[in-house]
Amino acid sequence: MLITDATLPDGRTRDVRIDGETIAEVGELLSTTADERSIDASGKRLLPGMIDVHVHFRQPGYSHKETWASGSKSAAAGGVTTVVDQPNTEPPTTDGERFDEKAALAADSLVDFGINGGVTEQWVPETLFERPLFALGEVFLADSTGNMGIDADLFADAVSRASERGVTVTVHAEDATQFNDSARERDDADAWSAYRTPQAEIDAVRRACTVASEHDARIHVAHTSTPEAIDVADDAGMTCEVTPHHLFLSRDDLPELGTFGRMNPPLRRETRRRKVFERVADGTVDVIATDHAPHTREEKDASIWDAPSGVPGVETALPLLLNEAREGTLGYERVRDLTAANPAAIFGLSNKGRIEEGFDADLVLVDPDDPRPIRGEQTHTKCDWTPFEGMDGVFPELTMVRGTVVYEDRHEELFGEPVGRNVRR
Ligand SMILES: NC(=O)N[C@@H](CC(=O)O)C(=O)O
Ligand SMILES: [Zn+2]
Ligand SMILES: [Zn+2]
Repeated sequence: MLITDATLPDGRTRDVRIDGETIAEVGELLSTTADERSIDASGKRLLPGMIDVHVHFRQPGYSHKETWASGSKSAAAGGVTTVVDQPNTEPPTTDGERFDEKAALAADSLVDFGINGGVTEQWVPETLFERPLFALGEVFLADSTGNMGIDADLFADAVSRASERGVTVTVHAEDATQFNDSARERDDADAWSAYRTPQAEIDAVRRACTVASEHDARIHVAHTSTPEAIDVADDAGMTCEVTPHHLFLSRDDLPELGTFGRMNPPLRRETRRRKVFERVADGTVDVIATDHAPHTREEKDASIWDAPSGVPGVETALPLLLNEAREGTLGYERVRDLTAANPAAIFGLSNKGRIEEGFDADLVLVDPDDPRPIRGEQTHTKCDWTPFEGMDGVFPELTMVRGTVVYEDRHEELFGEPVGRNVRR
């Protein structure tokens, strides 16, 4: 296949030849061979597919919320070509056999995937580390969906074992002893933000970084929601990710979102959100990852104390970021780094994340000047709602995983075969 006249993230206009699963050539005035499909990309942007290092595809155990089939369709339609699944499924992914069970289910995936190993009192590190793990994590320092919170000793033990094997530990950093119990008396949606305080995150990130340094280990801090926590991780030489909801939404949105805006860590004040955005724009934040955490409408439609935590996001992250690029608030190279080049570098995916000869042909083609409003009902996750309803997104026209078109939006939407495979095989 030949994609002609595509504008790359750095602004160059180039032709890109794909041979089998890889990018064979990036050049000028390349000519097609007789039997080769050719796509005219003049006026369009070509980006490396997003590597979303934080999703919850819910299988096994909660396939009414999501499956590998539905989640990966949603990913493909949003320009995500690699996902990393988190361990809070049922059963949780805490030993070798459970890893194998999840890996077998992931054969339904349209996009490439990694599978993280979970840490609980019941985990079996010996068998887990024998498997082709993506990373350890997300390791829960406080309870979230799945109630997998662990204590300080087990965390230190996990960090030390991971360090011995050169495995990164992804951390959900909140300290439950710092939650504000007086918020428990309220029943409005903002009470969740008042309860799980910024300080609970900041302190937990600081402690996790200290433990990592003591063990000469590297942690990656999941879903940082405060500028302070981002700075703590950065100062400690660790990496961190920010979710689209903490980047684009704040407590000001909760009157409208209600319990559909409940997640961990929770939405923060608008002043903090702005400072998070600055750190995303200036490169202090390494990665945008979605923490795609689908729950059904019926489940979310409960009191703020009973509703489950989490929002979907895998389909809308890159479109929202590309809309920022369209408006000039983020550059295309920054978007590429946050969504593809940096996650590839941090997690050692040496053949992904860039449009260069020899790299996997994981590609996304978009018309950069054609935004459309995000509609939950049009997304492909089993969770047919979105916290970003009505916001503009620049959606892919075509998504390719190692040379196979897995999503194409022409006259109608077409999905490809489940070609996804474990990136750590
Ligand atoms: N973020 C959330 O609020 N929920 C996640 C779990 C998690 O990432 O903590 C989920 O799996 O539902
Ligand atoms: Zn989490
Ligand atoms: Zn998560």
